[in-house]
Amino acid sequence: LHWSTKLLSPASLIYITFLPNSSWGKEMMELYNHYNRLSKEATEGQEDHGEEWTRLPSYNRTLKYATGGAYLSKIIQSKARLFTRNIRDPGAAFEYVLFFRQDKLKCVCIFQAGHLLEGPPGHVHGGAIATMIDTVTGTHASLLSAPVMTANLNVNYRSPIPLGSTVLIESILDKEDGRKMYISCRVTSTDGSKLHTEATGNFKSGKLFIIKHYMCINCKFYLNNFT
Ligand SMILES: CCCCCCCCCCCCCC(=O)SCCNC(=O)CCNC(=O)[C@H](O)C(C)(C)COP(=O)(O)OP(=O)(O)OC[C@H]1O[C@@H](n2cnc3c(N)ncnc32)[C@H](O)[C@@H]1OP(=O)(O)O
Repeated sequence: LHWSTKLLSPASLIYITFLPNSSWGKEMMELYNHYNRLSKEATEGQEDHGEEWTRLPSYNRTLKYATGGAYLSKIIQSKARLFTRNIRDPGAAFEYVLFFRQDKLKCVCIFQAGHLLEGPPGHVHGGAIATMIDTVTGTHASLLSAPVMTANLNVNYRSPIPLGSTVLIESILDKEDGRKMYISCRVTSTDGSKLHTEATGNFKSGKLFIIKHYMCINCKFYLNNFT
């Protein structure tokens, strides 16, 4: 069963994809259920608050988690289409789900790499791995501040990722310096025993970007109503 549906909007067809879908393998589902349980426990206010996780539901809605993101998501709602969510054939490319810890200092992504992401025969393309790292660390930085631009990303590829496998992508905040955020990231096998990739990133929050949009909207409002 493909949990994807189409909604008719005045402007265009909008696709909403629900997670999980039928392409998710056993490992992906087990990890998803594990973090979902931790999220559920957190919302139900149970005793152990050591690890409280929250799932980021989907691209459009994740924008709302960033400072100023609720406003930004309204502006781009109908146009935004994140690269990693563009291939709609379940299991063909980027299958992933993101959770962040309540204190936002750590994010975890469960990623299953589909056959369209092939680089070296039978293994995931380095660009696809970097894309996922950018997505996780970029989302993490956006959660901590406002929506960000990646200024710098260093990737060290330690061991190849077999196509079709599920891996964990974990990011942590190393340092915050004004509007700059330094985040590091590790891609490992799901049991953590094998290191596939390590990365560090430098992100700049886009507060000015949001202010520019506010000004644009206000100008348009002024021109439409008072001139
Ligand atoms: C939950 C939230 C969800 C949100 C959903 C979103 C999901 C999206 C997930 C996907 C996410 C995908 C995200 C993407 O893929 S974003 C797409 C890829 N990134 C870009 O295209 C960025 C292009 N570059 C720029 O736009 C500008 O150069 C930026 C904005 C980066 C800086 O231009 P700006 O004019 O603002 O700054 P500045 O030049 O005055 O410099 C200021 C400071 O920064 C330091 N610096 C600058 N550059 C670098 C560098 N390369 N390495 C190290 N440091 C650098 C610089 O030394 C200075 O430091 P200091 O002297 O102050 O100490």
